[in-house]
Amino acid sequence: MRSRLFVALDTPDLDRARSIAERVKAHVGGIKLGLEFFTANGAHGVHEMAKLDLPIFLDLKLHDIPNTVAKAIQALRPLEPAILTVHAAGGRAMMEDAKAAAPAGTKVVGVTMLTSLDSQDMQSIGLGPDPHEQVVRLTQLAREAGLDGVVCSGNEVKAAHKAWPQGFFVVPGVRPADAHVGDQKRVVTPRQALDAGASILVVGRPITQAKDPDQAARAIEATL
Ligand SMILES: O=c1ccn([C@@H]2O[C@H](COP(=O)(O)O)[C@@H](O)[C@H]2O)c(=O)[nH]1
Repeated sequence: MRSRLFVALDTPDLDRARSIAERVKAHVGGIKLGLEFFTANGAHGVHEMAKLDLPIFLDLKLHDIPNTVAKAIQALRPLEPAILTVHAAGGRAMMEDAKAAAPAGTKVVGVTMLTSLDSQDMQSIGLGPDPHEQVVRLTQLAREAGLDGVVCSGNEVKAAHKAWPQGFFVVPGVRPADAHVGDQKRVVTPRQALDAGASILVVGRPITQAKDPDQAARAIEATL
């Protein structure tokens, strides 16, 4: 079975992304390419990374009117990502159209509440203060819209899993106990995330900014 650890390669530098992916390849189940990589390297960069023969998680967090999101996903179809993200806050119709536009083999998952937000941030954008409530509400909406799963923090994944027992749960904001947290606010350890019901874990900087990314990925994988 492939590792449930996905490494987030957040860099605009294709050679650096390729070099880190080659070094950690034995310890990860896939690579996540996000906005930083995609805006710099586009489809060409994704095709280059696909040569490493690891599942590709294209984390573009699409969020727009349904027609625009569907057309964007149609344009991404040739890339055949294993996983693709949209923002669940885009609403039910947007998620339905996103799923319909995606290739059959692509899991489309809805981002619920970014792991960089806490209760205070939520209130400042007009939401209730409880991340659990918001995550469960958007998880139910994503399920009704026919998505494959959601992205949430390890703090809420148990509640989200309860709301959607067959769902696919992506958990970023994951930190080994001694790691720098940075801009993440709702953080758990890799083991806690898996025990709470994560399907896959996303870890970026604790691996990519380590002196030895291979050793860092291996150490995380050993705790899973
Ligand atoms: O709620 C979310 C959704 C996506 N992300 C992405 O995951 C990685 C995390 O990187 P770290 O360096 O491990 O913090 C990054 O690519 C985010 O865009 C997230 O963190 N939270």
